[in-house]
Amino acid sequence: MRNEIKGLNEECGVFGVFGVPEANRVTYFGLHNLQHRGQEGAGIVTTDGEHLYQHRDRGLLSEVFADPSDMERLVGDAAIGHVRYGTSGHNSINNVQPFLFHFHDGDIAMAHNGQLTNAVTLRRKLEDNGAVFQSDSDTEILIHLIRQNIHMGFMPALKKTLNMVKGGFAFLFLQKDRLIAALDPNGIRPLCLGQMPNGAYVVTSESCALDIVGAKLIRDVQPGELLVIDKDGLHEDRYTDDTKLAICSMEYIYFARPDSIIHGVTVHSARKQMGRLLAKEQPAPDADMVIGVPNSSLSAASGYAEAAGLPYEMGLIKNQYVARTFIQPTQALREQGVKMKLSAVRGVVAGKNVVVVDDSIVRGTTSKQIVRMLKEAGAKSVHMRIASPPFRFPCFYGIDVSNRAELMAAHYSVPEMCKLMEADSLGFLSVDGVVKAINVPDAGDAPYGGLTVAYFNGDYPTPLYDFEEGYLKSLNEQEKRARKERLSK
Ligand SMILES: O=P(O)(O)OC[C@H]1O[C@H](OP(=O)(O)OP(=O)(O)O)[C@H](O)[C@@H]1O
Ligand SMILES: NC(=O)CC[C@H](N)C(=O)O
Ligand SMILES: [Mg+2]
Repeated sequence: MRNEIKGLNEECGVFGVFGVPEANRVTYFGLHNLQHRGQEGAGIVTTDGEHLYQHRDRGLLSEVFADPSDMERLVGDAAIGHVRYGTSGHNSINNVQPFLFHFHDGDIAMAHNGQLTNAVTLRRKLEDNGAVFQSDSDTEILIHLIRQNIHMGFMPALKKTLNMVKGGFAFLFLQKDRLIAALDPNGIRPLCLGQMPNGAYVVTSESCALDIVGAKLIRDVQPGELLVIDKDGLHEDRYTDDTKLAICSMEYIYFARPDSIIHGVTVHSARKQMGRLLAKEQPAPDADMVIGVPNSSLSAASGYAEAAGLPYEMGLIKNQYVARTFIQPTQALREQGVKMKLSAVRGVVAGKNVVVVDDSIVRGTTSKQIVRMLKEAGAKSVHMRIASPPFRFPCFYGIDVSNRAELMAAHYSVPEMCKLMEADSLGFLSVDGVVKAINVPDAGDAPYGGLTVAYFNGDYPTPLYDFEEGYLKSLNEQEKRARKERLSK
């Protein structure tokens, strides 16, 4: 497991299509619109109905497929693809997906977005029974469990396996004659189904990947669902009925692209509404203008400005040539990283009282630098407003924030954070505000309006299995008591 948080990093993106000529290129375009979800590695596996063909490597999609011959080898009319930001396992080619496995009774490829919370225990057992793993990522466990139960037949073995693994997962599998998709029982990670004009089905992490390939959004894959797509079309099945929607609220807050629609909610509109509610909950009475922090907070900032009746200005600009994951090993380099990314627009902010709206604070590096930058550019006062609650607890479901040590809000109160970042004031949106702003229509009676908000209040929608012990150790006495009380309910 990683022990350093590199700011708020992405997770992974998956894309699968069945029944379209040049499925390799369609998948490439889909992954192109999912690149924001992972930049460590990328890959595609295709099938021509007989064999499976794979190309994967570390780096951005365009780097991985820089040589056209690597793309040309991927023949066939069905494919799955993956962009990776690892949560477990190293950044090595062995962990880059899709994985491809060869068996006497047929090859299989798989791609995963999410993280399994009982992977360590399962892997230990499998290894003790003779399994030899090729990677050190949690994802590979699936295939070993399927093979252990293959005497039941593939689909029963897959269903059994999906009931054994815990945590957050959106899986795609490709065999020579079908594409399979499965989502965890809480639907923590997003996954949607679309259809291309020729009738080919697409399953992918975000609907923005459907738009780029001209596919129409049909619906979201539901918690516990198992979809099989083959030459006869779409077969809808389930591997469990024990489900309750708890989609990751950080998808709406930060990860997903603003043009994606998740469970009927356009991400931009949810963010804008978070900004509006933030303006009501945390006004900044003496402010002259609102500015956003490109890219992810611009929607929320425009909502804040609208609700507060303040002008929305461009006080910060972003150098678009800096990758989202500007990973540096030391704090000094990380701060330099923010400077390479963002610059203040002096002519806009000089002599003004400024409200800065960002979507989240993880380590606090960005906020600290922004306050300093704006003050150096002559801002009279800087009021930080964050369109989500303080990020106090780790994520074990696929966001690379599984260690509490560097979460600023885990160690400091809001007034202390304000002082540390030398802001004139600091205010966060409440959990209730997040739930109201997103307002997932198909949440039913699921807690928190069908969202996972554990990062803010420690209320995880599932047991934490292998992570429980370490997590408990990271809590203070009061938090430990609250955790124990929750678990005993
Ligand atoms: O508190 P920190 O550890 O600095 O992390 C939080 C910052 O990171 C994210 O933006 P990111 O820099 O990833 O860029 P983006 O908004 O352009 O995606 C997020 O939107 C915050 O601005
Ligand atoms: N961020 C993710 O969804 C990662 C998928 C998988 N857990 C990996 O580490 O590769
Ligand atoms: Mg940001």
